[in-house]
Parts: sequence; structure tokens; C-alpha cells
Amino acid sequence: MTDDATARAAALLKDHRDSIDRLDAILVYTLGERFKRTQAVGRLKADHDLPASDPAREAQQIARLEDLATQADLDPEFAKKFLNFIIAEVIRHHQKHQS
Ligand SMILES: C=C(O[C@@H]1C=C(C(=O)O)C=C[C@H]1O)C(=O)O
Repeated sequence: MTDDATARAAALLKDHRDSIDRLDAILVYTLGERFKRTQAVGRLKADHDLPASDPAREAQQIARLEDLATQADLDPEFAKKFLNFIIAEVIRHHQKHQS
């Protein structure tokens, strides 16, 4: 490869990585905001003796996210695993509020 092609590849790689870093920041801030909301839900549930988990709501969210993922060219199985992972953590937080 020529020096020129190598320099162009390096510039392109940097551009992709800068974008990835910005997207990672969006993900982290988005998750932070989501957990703030779910913590509030957890306190509400503990105050009113409501169960930590709501499987019917979760099933709706998973179905919705699988649809969104397909539209967004994201593997729906991955989207489902990702949401289940987050929800499991939320339920763990809710259980802490209740103990
Ligand atoms: C946040 C809630 O609690 C749990 C966590 C959920 C979530 O992280 O989206 C969804 C359903 C519940 O199992 C809720 O009931 O809305």
C-alpha cells in the first residue's frame, strides 16, 4: 500500500473511532437516565408493596424492541438479550429497595 493510502486509512479509522466514542457517550448517558427512572419506579413499588418484576410489561417491551431492532438493522436476538440484561439489573435494584 502507498503512504497516501495508509494515511487515508488512518484518517478514516480515526473518524470512525471518534464517532464510536460519541455514540458510546450517548449510550452511557442514556443508560444513566434510564436507571434514574427505574430507581424512581423501584421506590414507588417498594412504597406501595408492588412486585419488583412485571413479566407482562417486559414481554411487551421485548416485542417492541425486537421490531425496532429489525427496522434499525440490528440483530433482534441481540436487542432482546441486551434488554433482558438491563431489566435483570433493574429488578435487582428493585429487590434492594424492598429489603
Ligand atoms: C421498571 C419497571 O420494573 C421492572 C423493570 C423493567 C425495565 O427495566 O424496563 C420493566 C418491568 C419490570 O420488570 C417497571 O415495572 O416499569
